[in-house]
Amino acid sequence: MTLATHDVRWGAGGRMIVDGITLSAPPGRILGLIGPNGSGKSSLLRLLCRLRGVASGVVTLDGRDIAALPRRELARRLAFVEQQATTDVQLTVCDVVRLGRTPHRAAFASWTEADEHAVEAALERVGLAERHDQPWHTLSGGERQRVHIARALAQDPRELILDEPTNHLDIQHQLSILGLIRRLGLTCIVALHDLNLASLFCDRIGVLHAGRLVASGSPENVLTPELIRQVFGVEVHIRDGVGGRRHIEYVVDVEPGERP
Ligand SMILES: Nc1ncnc2c1ncn2[C@@H]1O[C@H](COP(=O)(O)OP(=O)(O)OP(=O)(O)O)[C@@H](O)[C@H]1O
Repeated sequence: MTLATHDVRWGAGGRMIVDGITLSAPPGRILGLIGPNGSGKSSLLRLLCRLRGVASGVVTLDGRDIAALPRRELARRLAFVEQQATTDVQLTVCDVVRLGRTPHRAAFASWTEADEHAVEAALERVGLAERHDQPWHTLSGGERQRVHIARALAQDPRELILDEPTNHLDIQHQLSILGLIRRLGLTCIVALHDLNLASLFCDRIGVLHAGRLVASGSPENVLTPELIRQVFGVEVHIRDGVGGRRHIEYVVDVEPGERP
């Protein structure tokens, strides 16, 4: 296992927010984290990439405690796309993506062709190559999200952590970004709200509820009507969907012809 947590805890404001979580990301696969608002998904992701230190337990990368890894080494391995990442408004699209190259460049080293290629390829992959010189502050919310994903790709990581990467994206871009992430073959941990996208794109799913991991396994085994009722308080029917993946249908009380 590349990235793993072992009985990790973190609290704030006198409350336990990540409460004894043990999980591991299967190499080259996508681990989805689902759970209601406030269940601790973002907090756990921040612990996984050492933006926060654990109160107890340990996060490991290839079996080594990430707290002991040099910052640069960690940044070369692991990229994080935050939910609401802010960026200096003076920058252009390519300036933002270039930031992803920082861990690979020696201090005062000049910009290389390999750096430029990584930036161009990353922009191409998220479909924004033609926006290269557009000022950051003029981008739409979905375009900003895609640029942040390009920045993470330019970092050339082996582990990619994404917090709600489909936020702000229209359905075409939700599907294309998750499809791209799948094709990359990186070890990914991704927080998602949409259970059908989690079912379609994730190899494994971990379910958080009030800071605890209440289920984990394949989407087929985890996404059951009982679990969804218990964790999200919603009734669902589960049907066979695309490629043998499960499709979740929400049971809502709407009469035919009535507007919800
Ligand atoms: N620094 C902090 N101080 C106090 N409470 C915090 C802090 N950070 C997070 N929390 C609380 O911890 C809980 C979990 O937050 P977190 O953002 O991890 O949840 P989440 O599962 O990602 O939620 P969402 O789906 O709404 O994005 C929330 O109730 C939040 O208010």
